[in-house]
Amino acid sequence: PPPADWEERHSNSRGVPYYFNRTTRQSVWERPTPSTSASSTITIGAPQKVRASHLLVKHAESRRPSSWKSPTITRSKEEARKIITGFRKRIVSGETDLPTLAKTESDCSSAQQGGDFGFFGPKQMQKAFEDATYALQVGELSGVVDSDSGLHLILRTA
Ligand SMILES: N=C(N)NCCC[C@H](NC(=O)[C@@H]1CCC/C1=C\[C@H](COP(=O)(O)O)NC(=O)[C@@H](N)Cc1ccccc1)C(N)=O
Repeated sequence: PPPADWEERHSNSRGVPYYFNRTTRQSVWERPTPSTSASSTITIGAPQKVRASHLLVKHAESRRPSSWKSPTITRSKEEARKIITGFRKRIVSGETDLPTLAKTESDCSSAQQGGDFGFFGPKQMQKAFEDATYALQVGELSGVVDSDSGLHLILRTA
């Protein structure tokens, strides 16, 4: 069997096995040996980096209850949930879209770019945010995602 934390997977496109490392999220064609290290392997087209836009509604329990919109954010988490659920309904109904709403409503400094904060890879964002984004298809809008920063709506864009 391949060394620890490597798992054998099957590449449908090529009809051959490949190997995925759960820790580094590297994918390689050749069967890894104990000497296989992250630097010595080339990564096949696994989605290492993703891009997303988000709308953040902070609340009193946020790790930093302050934003460009308001120096001190005092709304309760439940109040924030009502607000962000309302935003999600308006996006899903087609009345508006996430980038437009994020510009005026997001408590994140990425608001001025319509919530876009570019590409990111594993281990860069808070776990809840990373897992939610990686679970989305490109173009898909998340449900309400709860992180230490507050409540998010995430739109995966690449
Ligand atoms: N471009 C990056 N890689 N920046 C570092 C990400 C750090 C990362 N951030 C998060 O996981 C959450 C989820 C999305 C936004 C975010 C937090 C906060 C808001 O929450 P607060 O920290 O007040 O609690 N916004 C940011 O970080 C901003 N730089 C996002 C951004 C803004 C403008 C341009 C580009 C990116 C973390 N490990 O904490």
